[in-house]
Amino acid sequence: MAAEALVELENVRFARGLHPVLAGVDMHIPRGAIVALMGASGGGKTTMLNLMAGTLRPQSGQIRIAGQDLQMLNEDAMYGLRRQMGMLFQHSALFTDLSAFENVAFPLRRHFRLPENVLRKLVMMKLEAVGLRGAAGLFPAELSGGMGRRIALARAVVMDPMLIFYDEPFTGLDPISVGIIASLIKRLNTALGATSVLVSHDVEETFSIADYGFILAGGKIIAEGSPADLRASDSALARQFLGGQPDGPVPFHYPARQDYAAALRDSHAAGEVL
Ligand SMILES: Nc1ncnc2c1ncn2[C@@H]1O[C@H](COP(=O)(O)OP(=O)(O)OP(=O)(O)O)[C@@H](O)[C@H]1O
Repeated sequence: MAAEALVELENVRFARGLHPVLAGVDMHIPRGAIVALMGASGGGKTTMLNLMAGTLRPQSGQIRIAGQDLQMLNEDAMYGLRRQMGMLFQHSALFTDLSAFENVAFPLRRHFRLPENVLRKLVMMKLEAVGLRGAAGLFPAELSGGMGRRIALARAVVMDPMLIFYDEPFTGLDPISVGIIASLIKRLNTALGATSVLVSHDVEETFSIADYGFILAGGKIIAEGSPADLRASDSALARQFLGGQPDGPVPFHYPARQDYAAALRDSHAAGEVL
């Protein structure tokens, strides 16, 4: 991609114990874009978001955000950078004992000492942006799933982030709410002049708003391009993933520790249950 990159990953490697999750990932995310990150379950997409957010550190390789190498930042600088990031993570539940208003106000109260009238204006602006100004006083138990996700979205962008991470923002929502969240992600990205990285299994909805996509498999980016390029990809892995085919280069069966029949024989001999 030729455009100026806001996020750059170079040969990023990350392992969990002996299990390599990322085996040399290169990625350039242009400023202002909505970028989709896709791939099989357990492939390392959430791990990549955490690495970009600086909550995990790679074993090797470089991650730069707005030209700053995350490895070189001290704690204060990292904290400052993180304040410019918004996150809507898969299980980013709302605080059940706080109203919708207070949920959205939470990051502002935590990071700034703002006069109450200023804080109120900022929160109400974001509630307005997600169409839920009227729900400010409701508690999470009084909101539908889709409304709750919109409140979480308002909370994720309340500090006007330059970079927003979405991890499975459509999961568990009805089709109408999915459409609303997708158009909000697009609208907020434009209104804030932000850059968004979106992890989702929902290919159609994601491609309807993404400018560019990456497919992660086997710890590497195996395909990248515009949604149209990716659909036309000749990679069997990309086709399996985008077509939602149960079997292909990624096998349906999880590989066993050893030959299953031999393991069964051993376990019977040892009197254990597999
Ligand atoms: N806290 C953790 N401790 C140990 N292993 C972990 C931890 N978090 C993730 N993993 C492992 O790291 C690998 C990558 O997980 P990750 O959550 O990044 O995948 P993913 O692509 O986001 O999956 P999904 O699409 O199912 O959410 C998996 O094998 C997972 O089991």
